[in-house]
Parts: sequence; C-alpha cells; structure tokens
Amino acid sequence: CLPIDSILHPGPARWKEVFPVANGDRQSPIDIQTEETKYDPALPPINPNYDPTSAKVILNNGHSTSVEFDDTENKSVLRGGPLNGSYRLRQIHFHWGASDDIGSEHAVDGKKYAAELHVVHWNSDKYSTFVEAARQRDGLAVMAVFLKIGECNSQLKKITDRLDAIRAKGKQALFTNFDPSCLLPHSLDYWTYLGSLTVPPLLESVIWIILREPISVSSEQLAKFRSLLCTAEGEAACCMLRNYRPPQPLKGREVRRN
Ligand SMILES: COCCCN1C=C(N)c2cc(S(N)(=O)=O)sc2S1(=O)=O
Ligand SMILES: [Zn+2]
Repeated sequence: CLPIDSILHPGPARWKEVFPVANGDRQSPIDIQTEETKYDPALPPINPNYDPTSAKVILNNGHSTSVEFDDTENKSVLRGGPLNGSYRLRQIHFHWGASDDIGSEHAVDGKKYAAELHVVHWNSDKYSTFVEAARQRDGLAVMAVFLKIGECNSQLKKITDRLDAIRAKGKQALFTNFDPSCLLPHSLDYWTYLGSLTVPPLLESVIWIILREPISVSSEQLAKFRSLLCTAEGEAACCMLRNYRPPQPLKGREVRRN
C-alpha cells in the first residue's frame, strides 16, 4: 500500500482541526492505570441479552469492519452495570494495528493489546433514535473487549471468514443468525468510565464498559483484518493497516471497577 493514505486521510492528530471536541474533557480511549481505579461495590453485573436474528449485514465502511444490527425494536439490549435502563444493540466493530504488538485503543497500565472489539448500544429508554442518543451525555454505551494474540478464535472465525467478501470500502454482505455474546470472555468483570466516540465526530456521549478479561485472536485472523481495503473498487488499493486512536488525557475522570 502507498503511504498516500496517511497523507490523504488525516489521522487522529488532525481531527481537532475539524472536530474541536477532540480536545474535550471526556475523550476516549484512555490508558487505564489499574492502581487508580476505584472498586465500587454498588456496581451490578452487566447483562447482555442479544437475539441472533437481530444481525443483518457485515460491512466495510472504509475505516473498520462492522456487523450492523436491526435496532428498530428492543430485541437485543444491554442492561445492568453502570447503565440506567436498556441500551439497544446497534453494531459491533473492531480496531487493530499494523503489527500484533499494538492495535487496541484502550491500554492497561501502558500495555496495548493486538486489537479491540466494540459493541455499540444506544439508550432507547430515553431517546427515540440512535442519532439523537449519540448527542446526549448518557446516550451511548460501548462494551470493549481486548483481543490477545493466541489460539485461533473459532467464534471470531464467523467474522474473519467473511472478510474476503467485503474487501473494498462500501461492500457489505448478509450476516445474520449471530449473537455477539459468543465473542465475550468467560468473566464479565469490567472497568467503566465516561468518554466519547473514538472516531469523528468524537461525541462525548459514551458510557464505556471495558471487560478486564481478553479473548484470543490468532495472528492469521488478525492479518485478515489488515487485508481489508480503505479504498473502493476501482481505486488504487490501500490496505486498512491500522484504525486505532491513541489514548487521550484522563482530565480528572474516575475509572470504576466492579
Ligand atoms: C453520530 O454517529 C456517527 C456514526 C458513529 N458510528 C460509527 C462508528 N464508526 C463508531 C465508532 C464507535 S467507537 N470506536 O467509539 O466505539 S461508536 C460508532 S457508531 O456510533 O456506530
Ligand atoms: Zn470503536
């Protein structure tokens, strides 16, 4: 791939020129300093309840690959943890880097994982659409799962085996009968803090729920993510080598754990 993609598509360093909120007080991701996190006995378990028929399509949007879910009714929701009420499942997507030693967006005591899964939900109790919720302080809830290099992940294979069908930007394929709970680790213990989208428009509307236990991904599976293209068919091919935003200043925020 040509280095042109780093010139044409300004990376995170230049987002503040277009989205001043990039320098806001609750930006994501962050580097979680585990010694500074606060145990909160009042934090209940998180309770994902997903209907596999909600899954609709898998797509390449040019900067990640996502599975989009039908969010026209409360069929797949996340409750509990730091959340008040039900947050409706919208989509899942991934972040990764150009090599296996980096790729996650959040870090733990300065350590980055090979990749990170985000499960995106919106507050359908209080707001009527995702776009409205995305503008509210309590509008979105994103559950993050770290991916650690190791064994091939047979559940993740349902996604990595379909990436060939959506190599170019804008391509999508049918993808149903999929419950994203199959990608969650055994333990649902988590850290939680108030943050933002990690992609433009960087809206400060996300309640982050970061699972402490990683899931595995093999080096070969990760390579398949990097072979996705950030260019459309007919354009000079550019591989989607990395799509993570670096950690942002904590600015006094508290990170709680259950
Ligand atoms: C008004 O919304 C604009 C579109 C935002 N969406 C697209 C993403 N790439 C995206 C990334 C998200 S992340 N990395 O912060 O979880 S959440 C999310 S999303 O909410 O599904
Ligand atoms: Zn994300």
